[in-house]
Amino acid sequence: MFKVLVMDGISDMGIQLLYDAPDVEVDKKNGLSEDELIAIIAEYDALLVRSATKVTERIMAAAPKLKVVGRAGVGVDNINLEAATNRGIVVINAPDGNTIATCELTFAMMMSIARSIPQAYKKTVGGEWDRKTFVGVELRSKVLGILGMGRIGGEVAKRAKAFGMEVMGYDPFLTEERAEQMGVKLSSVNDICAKADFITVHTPLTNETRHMISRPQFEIMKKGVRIINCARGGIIDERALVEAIDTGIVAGAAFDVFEQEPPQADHPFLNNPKIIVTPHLGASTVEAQENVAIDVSEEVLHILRNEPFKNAVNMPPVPANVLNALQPYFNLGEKLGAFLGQSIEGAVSEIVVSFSGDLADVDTTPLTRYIVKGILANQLEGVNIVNAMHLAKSRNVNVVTQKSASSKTFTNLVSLTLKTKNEQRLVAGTLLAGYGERIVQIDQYPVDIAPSGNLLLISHNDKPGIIGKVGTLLGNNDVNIATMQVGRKVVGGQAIMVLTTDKPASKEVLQQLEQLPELTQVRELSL
Ligand SMILES: NC(=O)C1=CN([C@@H]2O[C@H](COP(=O)(O)OP(=O)(O)OC[C@H]3O[C@@H](n4cnc5c(N)ncnc54)[C@H](O)[C@@H]3O)[C@@H](O)[C@H]2O)C=CC1
Ligand SMILES: O=C(O)CCC(=O)C(=O)O
Repeated sequence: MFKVLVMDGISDMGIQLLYDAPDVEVDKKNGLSEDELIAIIAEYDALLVRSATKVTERIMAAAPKLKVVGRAGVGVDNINLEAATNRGIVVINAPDGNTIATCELTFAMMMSIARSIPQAYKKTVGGEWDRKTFVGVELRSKVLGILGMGRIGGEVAKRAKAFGMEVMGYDPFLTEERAEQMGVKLSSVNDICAKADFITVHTPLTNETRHMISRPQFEIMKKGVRIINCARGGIIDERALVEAIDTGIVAGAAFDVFEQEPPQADHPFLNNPKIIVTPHLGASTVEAQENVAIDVSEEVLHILRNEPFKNAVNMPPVPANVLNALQPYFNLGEKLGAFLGQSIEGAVSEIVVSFSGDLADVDTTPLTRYIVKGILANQLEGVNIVNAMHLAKSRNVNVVTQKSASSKTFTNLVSLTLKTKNEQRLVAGTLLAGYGERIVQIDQYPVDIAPSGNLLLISHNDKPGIIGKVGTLLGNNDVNIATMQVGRKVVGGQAIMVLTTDKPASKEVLQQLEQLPELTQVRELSL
């Protein structure tokens, strides 16, 4: 049974999937401090949060069972990604579910500051009928500058066009062609600052975007510009904004997010009549909260059940076509890795992974993660596909990938060579139509073995009677042989024997086997 802890008031409707899962037990909690969370987190396999809970390294260190942190939303700046990656914890988000909600709030904010709706409301309900103070501006024909043209920025641009606005966009990943398709003028930050009547930011908060709008940018802005931040506190320098309002450059600002949330009672935005604020409500619609909770619950279930998933933030994304092509090979890759990892002794210095046939045409990086995981799992605890490459690198294991378009004998072949200081071994496998996963080569010997269960990998000198001796020894010790394969290159030379057995052989049985003079090496593997 997997235990999932759901924090921050994530929508119950959205996590119904988790409540309904027979293998999952859900606990809901709110407003726990870091220490309170540390006190209970050890028993959980998954943690679901919005933006309120800060998932720190201390929390992860106290969570030996934690496999996944799910963020019901986009921004993961409340989760220590590096610590998660190092510990093999998958961090997933729900990138699509709250796009429209946040875009619509941005528009609501833009119209509110164009027409001073919150200020006018306040006066009117206070008994004043003031029609002179609140003369606003139209959006039509105004220039909107958008910094960050991703999902939300793109939707804001679409709606701005419908309002008759001219849209300028800046995003390091926005191409001229895409901008043209969207009817957006691809511009620099300075261009936007100099020409826009409204500026809205839709980037993540990164070292690059922190204070990307600060005093130098305000200084070149058009007088009367209006500023909106429904992305992250800190993208716009709060102090510089207040100065720019005081000097008359900025006519109004709307902020849903703050450098520190919640802001202190004396925060300068809270009593400034030209600034309107909301308490991080961008994603707070019934629809968005349901969407993100459903998305994140689906992914959490995939991860807990060891099924392929798509929205990991601390792993490169895998496009659907690549995932479809590779998915059938994940298990084979991991098994081949486990086979080699267990059949070699000593520290691994190099892993050479070769893909031939159809696999040579796809980005095989995700499959390499499964292979490396399989290899390292024999030596390291807690290795998974998130931290496998990181662990290999941190242990100076060189992972080399090779590809060749044709495979002599199989449509697809995955071949691994593992090197230690003293040894080098190879295993190759394929997916055979009608037969499934097969190991087809061990070192220089062709074989045909299903990679599962208990295996005995024996190197020996090819002499009459060896097979009988091994069979008798195992039989005498009540170890039933299910299958046997022998591989040799020349009669009387070095050979290998691979046996699958119904139960593992005990240490004593392995020692007895090692004492047979014809056997040069005996390894027991569990796949
Ligand atoms: N107020 C709220 O409740 C919500 C806030 N957000 C915030 O909005 C942000 C944007 O969300 P999405 O559009 O879904 O993300 P996205 O990933 O689709 O778009 C972000 C865009 O920012 C661009 N970008 C990155 N660095 C940049 C830079 N230095 N200059 C200009 N552009 C840069 C990226 O290329 C990308 O196109 C999120 O990172 C999150 O922080 C998201 C949802 C709700
Ligand atoms: O969960 C929330 O309400 C915040 C949403 C947000 O900021 C995000 O998705 O990045």
